[in-house]
Amino acid sequence: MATAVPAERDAVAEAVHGLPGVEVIAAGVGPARAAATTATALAGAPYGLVISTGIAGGFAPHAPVGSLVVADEITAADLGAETPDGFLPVTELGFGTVSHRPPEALVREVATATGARPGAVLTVSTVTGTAVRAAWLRERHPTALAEAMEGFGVAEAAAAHGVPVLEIRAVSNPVGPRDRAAWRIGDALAALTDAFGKLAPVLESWNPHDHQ
Ligand SMILES: O=C(O)c1cccc(C(=O)CC[C@H]2O[C@@H](n3cnc4c(=O)[nH]cnc43)[C@H](O)[C@@H]2O)c1
Repeated sequence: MATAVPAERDAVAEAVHGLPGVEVIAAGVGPARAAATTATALAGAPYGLVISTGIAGGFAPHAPVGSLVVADEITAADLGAETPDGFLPVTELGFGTVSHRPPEALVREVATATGARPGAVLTVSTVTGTAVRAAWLRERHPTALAEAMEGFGVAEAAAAHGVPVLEIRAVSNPVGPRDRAAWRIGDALAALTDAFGKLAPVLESWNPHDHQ
């Protein structure tokens, strides 16, 4: 499992400590650092699943503060080009990819075990700070529940190593006008610990070969 910062890593590790074959790393903030750290970890050991996790901004009213989301789609929302006619994703410029899809059955199992809402989780390099930007993102991605800064990077690293990926987020703040003092980080970290406690049986029974 790859979080951004040590506080998130510790919240997850508290719940999964001692599970065989499970490692939790603080892979760094932002998609590039998270991708590099995850790729390095995957090069050193034969993992069957990678989970990008941590806190996130939630799109109101779909993902309120304190709620959990599980990505059915991990999408790089700002990877592209701004043009006079609007934003173009890199795929429309003829390059790469902007989205990864976690295994459907596993997304359902996580949602059932934890109560997490399934939906798109956006990866951004700049935290949204205005209502206009939040509305623009939801318009472009109508199923988006949350935004964070690492999922797509972790998913790219996992894909490069042929390993399935999940993204599970606890909502610490609404996506929108910046109000850092209002972020409920403690509550979100507690929700993460609770969720991963409930996930232990799902992770123990996960066999990537059943889902090819
Ligand atoms: O200050 C702390 O104690 C603390 C503890 C845990 C995490 C943090 C972070 O600042 C984590 C940064 C991380 O959080 C994600 N995030 C959270 N809200 C948003 C958002 O509205 N938009 C985008 N990303 C968000 C993101 O993945 C960051 O890497 C601090």
